[in-house]
Amino acid sequence: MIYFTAGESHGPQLTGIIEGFPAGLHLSIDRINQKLSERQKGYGRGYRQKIEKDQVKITSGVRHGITLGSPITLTIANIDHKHWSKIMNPIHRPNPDTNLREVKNPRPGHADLVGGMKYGHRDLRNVLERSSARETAMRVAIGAICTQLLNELGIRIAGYVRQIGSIEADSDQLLTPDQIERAINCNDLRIVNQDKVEAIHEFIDQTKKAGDTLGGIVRVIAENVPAGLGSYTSWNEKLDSKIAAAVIGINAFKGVSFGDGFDLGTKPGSQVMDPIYWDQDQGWYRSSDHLGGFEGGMTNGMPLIINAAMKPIPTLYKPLHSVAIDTKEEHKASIERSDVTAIVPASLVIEAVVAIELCKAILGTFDCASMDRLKKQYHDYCDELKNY
Ligand SMILES: Cc1cc2nc3c(=O)[nH]c(=O)nc-3n(C[C@H](O)[C@H](O)[C@H](O)COP(=O)(O)O)c2cc1C
Ligand SMILES: C=C(O[C@@H]1CC(C(=O)O)=C[C@@H](OP(=O)(O)O)[C@H]1O)C(=O)O
Repeated sequence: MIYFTAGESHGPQLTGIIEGFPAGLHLSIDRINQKLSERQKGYGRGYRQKIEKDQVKITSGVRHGITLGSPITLTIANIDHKHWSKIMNPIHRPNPDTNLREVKNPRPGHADLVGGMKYGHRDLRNVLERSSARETAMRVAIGAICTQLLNELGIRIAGYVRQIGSIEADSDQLLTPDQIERAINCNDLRIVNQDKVEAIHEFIDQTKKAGDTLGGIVRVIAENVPAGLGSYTSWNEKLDSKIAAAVIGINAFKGVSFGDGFDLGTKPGSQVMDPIYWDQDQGWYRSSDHLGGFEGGMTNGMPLIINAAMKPIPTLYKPLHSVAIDTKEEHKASIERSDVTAIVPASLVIEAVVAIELCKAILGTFDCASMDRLKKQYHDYCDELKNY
């Protein structure tokens, strides 16, 4: 399976194409739209989310709600485009007196300056329109389709917030089935510990008042993933490395770790390796999950635990020092309408990209032309592992 996304933030629409997806999956459009709606939520988002009402439209690869095995094309309209139809017209250049809302003062932390330097753009809007995380709406839609395939195989996956700036939203290590259940069923605010919500909102309000922004830490867990996805045989077959690349491919993500993460480097081996057990009912299992479900770049049958750090939003309403690209004069960075924090939507985006990578790994392991054959091969494989 491969996929592409295209589209500018204030252009007419986002487009996604998935190729190599099996025939025969009953697709729920409501479930895709539910994820899109959740991605728009979260305290601290900017005015744009009041304008948009993200809904997916499918124009190929699905018939009567069932996938055909042919390329699936998805689109999501940018409702805001109506306010930008001249500025962002793909074909026609507007009258010379139109205000093109050119961006000339690059924002530290955004793609503006380096994107302009690399592609030779003199209006940095040409950079920010595509570097904008508006694109993550499409990755969430594609992830929602992949999640439906994973669910069909019995795999469950959820992203949620662990930290917002200096405030800890959740500190559990998620080792017990109860804790995993709680995270997977956490409400659409993606903050498992609801007692913290008020303090978090207050903190976001204060940060906004100060013209500043916040990042945070999110976690994805995936449950009921069989052992043996990915491979130790070549570095580029390791599934943990593919997931790491997909996570760092999300706008503003700067760190990724598995299981106990960077703490692993501070502990002796006896506290880190997950002891091996076997019993008739469960087959092979571990008594702990410090390594987050990966050994040798392969899933080991334990829940996957993937942590990731998002830097604060780069656009500051109290802007930092910058330099105008034409005059080279000192200038405050441009201010574009912006979120104060996007950590809640980011937890949906990371869930989506992990679902996509898991789906790719499964489709790369089994025959993926038809769902029925995939399910049969998959369940046979799981039985074989149990009896190994
Ligand atoms: C869901 C989401 C929403 C974001 N919203 C904004 C925003 O409103 N303003 C902004 O400057 N950056 C925002 N960002 C971050 C920028 O898109 C990102 O920092 C920028 O593209 C530069 O890429 P890099 O941080 O990966 O280097 C957002 C990121 C995500 C994941
Ligand atoms: C549009 C979305 O996020 C945008 C991501 C973003 C950025 O620079 O990354 C900047 C803002 O764009 P705008 O200036 O149009 O408000 C966010 O709103 C979205 O998540 O749907």
